[in-house]
This record gives sequence, structure tokens and C-alpha cells, in this order.
Amino acid sequence: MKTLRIATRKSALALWQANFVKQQLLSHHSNLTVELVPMTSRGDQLLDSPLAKVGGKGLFVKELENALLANEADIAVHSMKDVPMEFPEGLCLPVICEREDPRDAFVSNQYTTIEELPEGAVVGTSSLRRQSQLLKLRPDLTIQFLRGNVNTRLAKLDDGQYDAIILAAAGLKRLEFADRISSFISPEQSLPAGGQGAVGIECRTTDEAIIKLIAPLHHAETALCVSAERAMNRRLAGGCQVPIACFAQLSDQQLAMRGLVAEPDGTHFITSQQSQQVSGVDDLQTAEKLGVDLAEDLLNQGAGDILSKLYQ
Ligand SMILES: NCc1[nH]cc(CCC(=O)O)c1CC(=O)O
Repeated sequence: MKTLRIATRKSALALWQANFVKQQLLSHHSNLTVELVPMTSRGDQLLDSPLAKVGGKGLFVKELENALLANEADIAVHSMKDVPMEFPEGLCLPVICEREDPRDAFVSNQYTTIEELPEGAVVGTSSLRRQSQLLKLRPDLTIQFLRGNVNTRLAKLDDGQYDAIILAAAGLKRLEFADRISSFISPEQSLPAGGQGAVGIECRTTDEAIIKLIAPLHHAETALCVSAERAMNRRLAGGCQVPIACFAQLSDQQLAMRGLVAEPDGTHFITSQQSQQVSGVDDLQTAEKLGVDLAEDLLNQGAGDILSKLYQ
């Protein structure tokens, strides 16, 4: 076939992910040529306002989806955590690659762990999910707004504006900043966002040849876990940046999942934990049911009240 065009955002992490997909494709198809089509998303332009206020996470994928629909690119590479629950007509996401470390990471130039931070220390994050879980552990901390790509956030930490910041371990590892990680935060202390650490590939639904071409990059176990997580988010309508967290893991045909909805100030937490036997890594139906059941358990415990207050 002709050159395969990959739509990508221009941030270092997005380019890393697009190049990763490119290299994987080249290793499976020796005669293929692949080209990146870098573009700026609205999410990248509006770096000074909280994502929830500027329209949620669809902002990172919309421009790339428009490029696919306009046939200016053939596939788009996304962080699954930024991908909304519904796809525009004509597009699908048939491939989810193997997950990198799903945990949040604590990054500081002076302190090793959250526990070690002095009373009233300033921690940078703009994620209500991270904020609520930090404040639950340490109600004395001051959470300060921090957005921008991974490199910008590290530079702001080094500027001395924060005592520590929280970032996804996956992004730091991929950009070779693993040495900046002071400690990994366990999922029990900071439950990740659905899809965190996983990269997905979106394309046109009718492009059968392309769907076949990218199929070898699919990692069924990751897709199973991420499907459960996305099903929970969809049931909670957790499209925007809200304090919703979940994490699914497969071991011996048993898919185990934890989920939570929290008050941003960390005073009220609703959590649920469930598991389901799956028939295999392709048992997406059971995975999605697990996600929905978990969401319904959270709603039965009152998660709807927290969420509707936030959406107002
Ligand atoms: N919201 C931005 C975003 N989207 C994906 C990642 C990290 C990498 C990943 O989850 O795959 C990040 C940065 C962060 O949360 O620190």
C-alpha cells in the first residue's frame, strides 16, 4: 500500500506514542512506509484553564478525528485516558496496545514520598482525581493548579513553584524521565484514571485493510481491562475531568476491578470492588458488564450526588 499517515498531537509524549506505533508497524510489515502528521489540538492551545472548564478531554482527540474523517491521515494514536466514550460516526478504535505502568508517580526534588511532605506543602496537579486522593491522605496539603505537557510540568517543579507534583508514571517512563520519579503511588493510595498507561489506535470503520494492518499491535489483555474501565466511565458519564478513578486487572481468568468517585476536597469517597470470571482475554462482554455493575454500585451508594454537583 501507499504511505500510512499517523495523525498525532505535537507534545513530546504524543510524538513518542506515534513513533512507537510507527516502529511497531514497521517491524510487522517490512514494505510499509509510515509518515507522521503532527497537529495542534484545542487541548494543547488552552493550557491555562482546567480541562473540565474548557470542555473536557475530547479536546485532545477531536482535531485528530477530523483529520481521519477528512482523509488527511489514516490512523490516530491516542492515550486511552484522553479518549471519550463515544466515537464519531465512521470512526472506530480497533487496537489497544500493551499497557505501560498504570500508576501515578510522586515527583519531587526534596521529598521521597507523600508521607514525607511537610505540613501544608504545595503539590501541583490539575486532576481532581489526583487532588481528591491526595487530600484524603494528607488534608493539610495545598493543591495548586498545574497543567501543560510532561516536560513543562517538570520545568515548573524545577522552578520551585511546587514542593512536589503528581504525574502518570507511564508518560515519565516513556520520555525517559523515570529517574525523576521519587516514588510510585500505589493504586490503593491513588487509583488511576481509566485507560491510564494504554495507547489506542483509531481509524475509519470502513478501512478494512488498515484495520488488518494494525491488528498485530493489539494487546487483548490490556483491551479487556481498558474495556471494563471505559464501561464504568460511560455508565457514570465520566467524560470530563471528574474525580472518577478505576483500575482493572486480569489474573487467571479473573478480572478484578476497583472504582471510586470522590468529592474533590477528599472528604467523601465512594468506592467499590468487584471481580468476574472471564472465559478468555476476548470476553469483552463480561468485562463491560463488570464495569457497568461497578458503576451501578457506586451510583447506589450515592455517586450521582457528587457527580451532579460537579457537572453544574
Ligand atoms: N491528561 C494528559 C495525559 N494523558 C496521558 C498521560 C500520561 C500517559 C498515559 O496515561 O498513558 C497524561 C499526562 C499525565 O497524566 O501525567
